[in-house]
This record gives sequence, structure tokens and C-alpha cells, in this order.
Amino acid sequence: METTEYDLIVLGAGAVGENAADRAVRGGLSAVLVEHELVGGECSYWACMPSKALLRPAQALRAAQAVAGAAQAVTGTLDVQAVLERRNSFTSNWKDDGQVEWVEGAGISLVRGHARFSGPKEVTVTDSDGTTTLLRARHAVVVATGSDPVVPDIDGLREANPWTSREATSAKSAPGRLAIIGGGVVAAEMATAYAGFGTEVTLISRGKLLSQQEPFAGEMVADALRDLGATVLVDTNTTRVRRTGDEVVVETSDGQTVTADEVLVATGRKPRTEDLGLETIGLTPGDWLPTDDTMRVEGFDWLYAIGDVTKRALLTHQGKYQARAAGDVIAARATGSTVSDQPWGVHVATADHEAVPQVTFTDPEVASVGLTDEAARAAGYDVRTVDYEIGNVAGASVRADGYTGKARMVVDEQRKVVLGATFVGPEVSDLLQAATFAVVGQIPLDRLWHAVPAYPTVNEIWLRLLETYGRPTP
Ligand SMILES: Cc1cc2nc3c(=O)[nH]c(=O)nc-3n(C[C@H](O)[C@H](O)[C@H](O)COP(=O)(O)OP(=O)(O)OC[C@H]3O[C@@H](n4cnc5c(N)ncnc54)[C@H](O)[C@@H]3O)c2cc1C
Ligand SMILES: NC(=O)c1ccc[n+]([C@@H]2O[C@H](COP(=O)([O-])OP(=O)(O)OC[C@H]3O[C@@H](n4cnc5c(N)ncnc54)[C@H](O)[C@@H]3O)[C@@H](O)[C@H]2O)c1
Repeated sequence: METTEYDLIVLGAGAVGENAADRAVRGGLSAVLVEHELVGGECSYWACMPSKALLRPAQALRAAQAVAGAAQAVTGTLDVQAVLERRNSFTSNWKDDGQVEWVEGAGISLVRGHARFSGPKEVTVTDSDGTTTLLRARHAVVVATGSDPVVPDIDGLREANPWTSREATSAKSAPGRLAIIGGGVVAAEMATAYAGFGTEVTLISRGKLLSQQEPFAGEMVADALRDLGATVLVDTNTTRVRRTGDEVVVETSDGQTVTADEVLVATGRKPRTEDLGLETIGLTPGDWLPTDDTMRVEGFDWLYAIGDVTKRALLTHQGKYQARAAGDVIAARATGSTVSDQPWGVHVATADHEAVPQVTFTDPEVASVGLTDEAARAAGYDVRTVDYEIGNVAGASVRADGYTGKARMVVDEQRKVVLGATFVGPEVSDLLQAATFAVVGQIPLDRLWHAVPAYPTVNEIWLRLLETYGRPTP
């Protein structure tokens, strides 16, 4: 068995692992990435990129149809095959040559194969023909192995050969009928995408839709899905699933029977730590890997975890943020440089706690950052919340005829700063970074009055929210 030593070993070459290795190399360390599938990970091939590529064409079509004058020019329907082909180009046809080239250019070593710990700072990699390589880390090992979809214990579901997010994002054609179990982000986005293709979609959610968001977000997305022709069942459990030949039959707790060609299960994620040799370093296979804010796994001085596997925030941008902190702090600790681990320091992922931005690319989009009204109250803040109809802003009425949307700002009454903001409406995603600045920067509301939104843009929603809250007194 070949043995090789590096300063840093990173398990998993998803976007998150790649970023940690890159930062460490820039900090003067040697780093190796271990990958058993495609370099680039879930986001590039079966998650963010293909899902957004599936959603964008119908969104663009609906946007044009919502503007009189332009609407007259777009009289056709979506070319689903062209949408799927465009999606293929975003995934590089599920080939990772481009990403491998980037890794090599960044001075990072790559070992292909399945990684398992065989002891502290020691990883054994088994490649597809069974050859093993022993890797030793001089300073640190980072686990960035991501997450897998959960298939819940519903009678007959596993035997029905369900789609997960992988099949939904890589499908070669759109089924005529699609049943979706789940009411989170994947369920809502895929329901929107497939309804746009003309698929007969039935979404079955055991609770409300998008329950981690402000309640109006899920309600507006459910209404919009119904307008697109989908059936949305909320507060409905799935009790039984059966596949007979080409058809799948889904039974619900209220006695309904949904017959479809495929069933997509979108009920959350589990950590990819089952077959990682965690038992050799005193951890339990199958567990999430919680960390401190420098991304060090609790109880270790050499083991770090980043991305989905930590359960901190299952989002690519947040994982990459953790990766920048981890790669830099590993290099700093290895070289004896200054460590900046106070809240909001260079080497910590402070924003994970109360300042995470997210866009759900449904139509309307849901863009949010920070705490919801309910989460802020639960965290003990003295909260005041203000709402405003985005359609009343001049920029929105120019953007689309009959624009409707809703914005909410959650304010900490003690410090008079924004704790959270949510925007629901067509194309609201680009409003989000300003909200993220306000939350992360803890900008006092008095000062936000001086951040004048350009007229007539949808950003004027900020002025309306401030006016609804009330003008400061001298
Ligand atoms: C349908 C869908 C859409 C999404 N859309 C968005 C979005 O729009 N925006 C957003 O921010 N987030 C989105 N997400 C979430 C995002 O995909 C994840 O947060 C992100 O991919 C996590 O990155 P990661 O690097 O932690 O894990 P991954 O991307 O899963 O990378 C982990 C890598 O580790 C490898 N690996 C695992 N175990 C081993 C092992 N033992 N040995 C060797 N290699 C191993 C895997 O093959 C993989 O390449 C979406 C998720 C889904 C399911
Ligand atoms: N645009 C984006 O940023 C984006 C898009 C897709 C996914 N993601 C990320 O990927 C992660 C996974 O998404 P997801 O939608 O799978 O998870 P989720 O946690 O968002 O939603 C899971 C849903 O499944 C339901 N559920 C859980 N167990 C169930 C059971 N046994 N039976 C029936 N329903 C059950 C929950 O009530 C919830 O509605 C999310 O954390 C999300 O952040 C992000």
C-alpha cells in the first residue's frame, strides 16, 4: 500500500471541500482532496445548478407573459427538451474534467476513491479496482462529505423505487404525472419546475409548505403552485406507496389516492458519515459532525467538518463560507500565525447562527435572511415585525403587470437593528444581499434611512418597510 503525507487531508471534493483545500494551499500548506464520485459534488451535478437550470426557462417565460407588449410576442409553450439540454450543459453532462483542471491549477492534490479513517490523522482510500492508499495528515483532516436524501419509513416507499433529488434534477424526460412527498425546499422547487413542464404534479406535505420560513411564504408558494395546475395537499401524511408496473399509487392519511408515473421523496437529508471509519476515531457512524465556530469537531484538535455534514446550514454558499474560515484557520494554526476566532473574526463562521441567507427558487421566489418573527421571539429578542405589499412599490408595478408580493422586516427593539427579512414575489432574489448587509452589519434603522433606494426599483421596498416601522425622532 502506498503511503503519502500531506499537511491537510480533505474528505469530499464538493464545492465546500474544494474551497477549504484552496484556502489552506493559499496559506502555505500542502493539501489533498479525496473524492469517490464526481469532483464538484452534489451542488454541481444533482442539486443547485441543475435544479436552477430546470426552473429558469419557465420563470423567464412567465416573466415575459406578465408584461403587456412583451406577452404578445411570446405565444408558444416551453420547449422541455431544450430546457433539459440546457440543464445538461450546466452539469457538463455529469463529467468533472473542468473541476479537476481547477483543482490541479490551484495546486491541490486529488486522490480518487472511497475514504475511511483508519486512525487519528490517518485515512485509507480504496479506489474502484480495490487498490488502497494510506494518507497521513501532518496537521488536520477536514470532513466535507455532504449529505444524502432521507427515504422515510413509509409502507412500500422504498420498494416503489422512488426518485430522490438526484433523479429529479437529472431526469432525461418529464413524466406525465409526478407525486412529491415532502413540503420543504426541494419539494417546492421541483413541484414548480415540473409543473412548468406540463407534468401533472401532486405535492403531499405532512405540514405546511416551507415551514422554516415566515408562514406567508409557504401559503403564497402553495397558491402559486395551484395556479400552475399542481395539486398541493398540506397537513397530509403519506400512509402507503405501491408500484404496479409503470404506475405508482400513493395513499394519504385523509383517504386520497394519487396515481402517478414517478414519486419523488423530498423529506430532508442525512449525513454521509455511515461508511467513513468514524468508529476508529471514537465517533459514531451515521452521526452529524457538530463543530465549534472555527469548524473544529467537538473534542478534537486536528479534526474539522464543513458543509452539509455539520448540519449547521445545508446550503452551498454557507458551506463555502465555513470552508474559507476552516482552510484559513488550519493554515494559521499550522504555521503559528494569529488566530482570529472572536465572533465575526476571519476564522469563524459566526453568520451560521442568525444571519443565513437563502433563496427558494419557486415562482414567486422566497428570499430570506436571519430570523423569522417566530424564531426571533423564541431566541428571546424584543421583537417588532412590519409587513408591506411589494406590489405597491412603483418599481414592482413596472417590473410586472399585477405584481403581488410580500415583505417582512423583523426588528430587535432593544438595539433597533434588523434581525431578519423575508421577501416573497417574482424575482425578489436580488433584494437579498442588501438585507444580508443590514443583518450582518447590524446597521441601526436610523442609518438605514440614509440608504436611499433608487427609483423606481423594487428595492424601494426598503423605504416602505422603514416608513411602516416609523420615522426616527431626533
Ligand atoms: C435538489 C437540491 C437543490 C439545492 N439547491 C441549492 C441552491 O440553490 N443553493 C444552495 O445554496 N444550496 C442548494 N442545495 C444544497 C447544496 O446542494 C448542499 O448544501 C451542498 O451541495 C453541500 O455541499 P458539500 O460540499 O457539503 O457536500 P457535497 O456537495 O455532497 O459534496 C460532498 C462530496 O464528498 C464526496 N464523498 C462523500 N463521502 C466520501 C467518501 N467516504 N470518500 C470520498 N468522497 C466522499 C461526495 O461524492 C461528494 O462529491 C440544494 C440541494 C438539493 C438536494
Ligand atoms: N434553493 C435552495 O437554497 C435549496 C434548494 C433545495 C434544497 N436546499 C437545501 O437542501 C436541504 C434539503 O432539502 P429538503 O427539501 O429535502 O429538506 P427540508 O428540510 O427543506 O424539507 C423536508 C420536508 O420533508 C418533510 N418530512 C420530513 N420527514 C418526513 C416524513 N417522514 N414524512 C413526510 N414528510 C416528511 C418535512 O416536514 C419538510 O416539509 C435543505 O436543508 C435546503 O436548505 C436548498
